[in-house]
Amino acid sequence: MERDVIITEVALRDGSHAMKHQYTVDQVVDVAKALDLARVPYIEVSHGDGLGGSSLQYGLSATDEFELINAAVSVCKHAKISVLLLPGIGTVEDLKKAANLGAKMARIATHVTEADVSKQHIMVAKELGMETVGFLMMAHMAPINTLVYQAKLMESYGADTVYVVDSAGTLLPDQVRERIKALRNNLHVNIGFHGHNNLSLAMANTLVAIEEGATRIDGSVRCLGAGAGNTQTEVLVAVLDRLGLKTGIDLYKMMDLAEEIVAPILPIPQEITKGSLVLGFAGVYSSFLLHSITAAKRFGLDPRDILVELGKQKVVGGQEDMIIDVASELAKQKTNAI
Ligand SMILES: CC[C@H](O)CC(=O)C(=O)O
Ligand SMILES: [Mn+2]
Repeated sequence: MERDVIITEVALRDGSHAMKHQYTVDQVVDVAKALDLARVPYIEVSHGDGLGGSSLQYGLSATDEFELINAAVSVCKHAKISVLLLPGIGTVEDLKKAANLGAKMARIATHVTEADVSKQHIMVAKELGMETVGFLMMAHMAPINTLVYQAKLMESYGADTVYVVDSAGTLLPDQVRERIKALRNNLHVNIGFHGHNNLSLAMANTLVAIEEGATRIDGSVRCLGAGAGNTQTEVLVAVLDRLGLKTGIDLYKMMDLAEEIVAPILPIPQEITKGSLVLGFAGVYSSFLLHSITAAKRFGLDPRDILVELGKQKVVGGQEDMIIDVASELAKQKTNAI
């Protein structure tokens, strides 16, 4: 099937953050089966923080992620299952286990300035016969020349695609444009874009990325992703169709599954709340939102104050323990001020 834009559906991975990592096998089966029927080419299934993410620090999964991966693989006739792995959280053994279960794509995610830690995992994934993606998170935190340098490292390790990841949903369209353009001009592999909708810019940013040559795009059905979610897949399919770009995805089937299968499992509707808005405003990792709300309740604070302070401290993925540190420090300051 000819596709101009190749979409990876991330609700069963990025959406795990919004689901507090409580996906069940039945939910994954229902969603994956419907996505497969709609002919979505790639479906990502993992803990929200990637393979091995289930922990007190990131949130314990209700169901072992390998059970979820196995369930998704077993119901997909066409779609390929992707897994996300952050080196240091997930291991080479996890990758092997996922490949043995039938996962066909490995996306190795690092902070935008830390691509060198992806080498081993990209290479092992290639040896396992998997398609490989380098996933540069928090892409707003590095100047363009650094981003290009880091992306070229991933390319040199064998990544088939390198993604610009707007983890905080903070990039503005021109900032996405210059990033994708720079990668397009300097790399020979596919370029991808993963947006978050915290400033209501995920769709605009995605379209700019496509204009500049990105061909691999992430979406989450019904915006089921961290923070305000990602570019909404079913809407993206409609918009790309209007633009004359083929995704190979059945729009009506996507609409139906969004409404009938995904909407009923959402803990709360995926909206741009003040919490998700402040993520984009402060440039903080989208998956920090729910942890910050919990910490705010515990310390009697406004989650926005925690998130803004985390933004000032330029925290990165993997530093979730900083949320408690910051909350406790703000609470002390508040008590001292009284
Ligand atoms: C912690 C992994 C993270 O959720 C990956 C991702 O989707 C992002 O950085 O946006
Ligand atoms: Mn994300």
